[in-house]
Amino acid sequence: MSSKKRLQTVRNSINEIDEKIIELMAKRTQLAPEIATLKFSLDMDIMDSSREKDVYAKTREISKKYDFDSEIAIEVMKILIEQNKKLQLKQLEKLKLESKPISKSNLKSE
Ligand SMILES: C=C(O[C@@H]1C=C(C(=O)O)C=C[C@H]1O)C(=O)O
Repeated sequence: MSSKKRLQTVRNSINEIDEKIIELMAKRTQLAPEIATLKFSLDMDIMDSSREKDVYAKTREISKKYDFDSEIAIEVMKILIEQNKKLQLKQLEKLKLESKPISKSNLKSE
């Protein structure tokens, strides 16, 4: 195979892997609203430092397993975790609004 053809083949592999990475990041992020709803029902804070420490520890463990730079993996997880918390806060605001009693002034006169 020519080097040019091989380069395209490898790039196609990267394209396929990139799509899988984004798919998994999307799936992880899509769980944020349910987490927020569950925490709301359990009266838990959005921020859970203990859980984050576990996630980072697991990130280092898995990075070692795949001989991948754990600091890079940690940076990626930091971004995903911060985004997750932002989406949870958004969901929490929605839940708080929905759980507010409707005041008489909000009720339209018949
Ligand atoms: C997803 C959660 O909420 C937050 C986000 C986390 C994450 O994205 O991994 C971990 C802990 C929390 O600060 C959770 O509590 O499990």
